[in-house]
Amino acid sequence: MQIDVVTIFPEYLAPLRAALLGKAIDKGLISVGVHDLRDWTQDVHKAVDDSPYGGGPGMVMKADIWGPALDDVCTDETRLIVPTPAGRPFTQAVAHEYAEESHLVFACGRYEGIDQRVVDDARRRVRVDEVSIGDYVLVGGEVAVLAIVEAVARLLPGVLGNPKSHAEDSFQDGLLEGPSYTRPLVWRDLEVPAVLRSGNHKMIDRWRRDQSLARTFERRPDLLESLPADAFDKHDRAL
Ligand SMILES: NC(=S)c1ccno1
Repeated sequence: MQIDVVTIFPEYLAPLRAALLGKAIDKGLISVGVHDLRDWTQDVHKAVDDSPYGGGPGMVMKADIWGPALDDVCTDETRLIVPTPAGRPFTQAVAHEYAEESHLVFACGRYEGIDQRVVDDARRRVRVDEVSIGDYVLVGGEVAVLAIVEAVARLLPGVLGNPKSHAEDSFQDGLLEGPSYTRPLVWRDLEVPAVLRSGNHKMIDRWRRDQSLARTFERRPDLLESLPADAFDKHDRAL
């Protein structure tokens, strides 16, 4: 997978080359290009923004800078992703969608955002997603890109040590992951649940499912409501 990021703060994306992602890059599973938007400016001040039409606070990033940058970075295969609080939710399901792509390009907005015509024009040539990683406002899209790239890259074959890890992911079955435990058996008078030491894997699986359902019901009941009826067995329904 080729990932390209266009930003006015390339240094923000340095973590992409660290740890797990760094190993994925070293293995050739991912290629990452980070591009400084200011390289496409023509003026001595390298201006990338201007005042908003219609007035209002803040500045808007210029279409006549972003357009040429995306023209150069995108290809016919590109899926262009624009992190924005006004985007559709970025979810584990969307991460799986992106993991199937050959070329992801991320446009990192700053200030009050990017002139809408950039997205409208790009849609004429490539698939464009305006996505949000949560209902809050960051200073720019760079942090969102780090989160999205990590969520996507870990799904790529060969990136995670154990490919079975994905099966236990939160949201994989539409539910939140339940609690996990490891040695020591007792820590600050807190003991690991006995069922996990029973060796009875049918009971363990049932307990884990119950924990997952209970946690989801308590913290994210909306996820339960969005699951089809056949996602629950008769034991689930008895809870
Ligand atoms: N919530 C998201 S994705 C965002 C991007 C910029 N600010 O917030």
